[in-house]
Amino acid sequence: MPEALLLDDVHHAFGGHRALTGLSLAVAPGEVVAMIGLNGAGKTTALRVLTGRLRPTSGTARVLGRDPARLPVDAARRLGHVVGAALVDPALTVAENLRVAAALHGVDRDRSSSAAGAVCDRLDLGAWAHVPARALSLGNAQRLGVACAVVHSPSVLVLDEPTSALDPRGVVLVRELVRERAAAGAAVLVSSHHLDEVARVADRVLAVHGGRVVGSLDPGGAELERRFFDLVLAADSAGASAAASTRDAA
Ligand SMILES: Nc1ncnc2c1ncn2[C@@H]1O[C@H](COP(=O)(O)OP(=O)(O)OP(=O)(O)O)[C@@H](O)[C@H]1O
Repeated sequence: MPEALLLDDVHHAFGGHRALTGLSLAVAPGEVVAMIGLNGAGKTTALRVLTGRLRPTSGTARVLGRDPARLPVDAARRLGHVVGAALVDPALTVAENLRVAAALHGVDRDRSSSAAGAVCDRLDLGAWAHVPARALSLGNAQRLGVACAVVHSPSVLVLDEPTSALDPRGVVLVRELVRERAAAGAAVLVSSHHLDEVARVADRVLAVHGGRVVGSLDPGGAELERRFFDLVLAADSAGASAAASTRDAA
């Protein structure tokens, strides 16, 4: 099956700083892929490229086969994401935000209330349904961001550290939601620092280091943390050897 999300040899520099250095990945429909990496590895930058927020210096990005910076409406309606600030209006209540998110993604008026109610219950936000988003705790605000990203049952889902502020119950709910979307055929790309969580939710884990994918890890195998650090150290020593060869040749 063709990939729903694709980054191919993507480079991006912020001024003189190379944040992405040839990052490539692909996510197929029905698959959950997780990116793990140290702070500053380039995960968020890669997700910003995929959500059309950032045009890379070079390389190819595709969402459902289209350029994410010029996503046609029909493709945009099939995408859900939380990268950076969630698409939430602080003045609107939780229920209102969910209905607006559903409507913006093409869910018709009749179905938007039931879709909003269902995802509200799913993420245990029912008690806050009539509370303005600005009054939510950090964790409940994060739940709302995720809820707004999935209310329209997207076929592509991109989530940047979706459980960073969640309590253990919230982590389980988001995990179940992600697996459910994938079971329904969605392609899911998620970044996380929680290796235990990644091991539970992902079909494949990509180690991102120095702005590129340096290896793939089987989430089911033992010692995910050690295998991740082995990949990082191997990438660092390969980089140091290459730099030394270049110096010697000069
Ligand atoms: N707008 C920006 N301007 C300048 N540099 C940036 C900008 N955004 C990111 N960077 C730099 O690009 C590199 C990659 O950042 P990015 O946020 O993608 O990392 P990350 O893997 O998501 O890190 P973290 O795990 O800390 O969230 C970092 O060195 C960061 O400082």
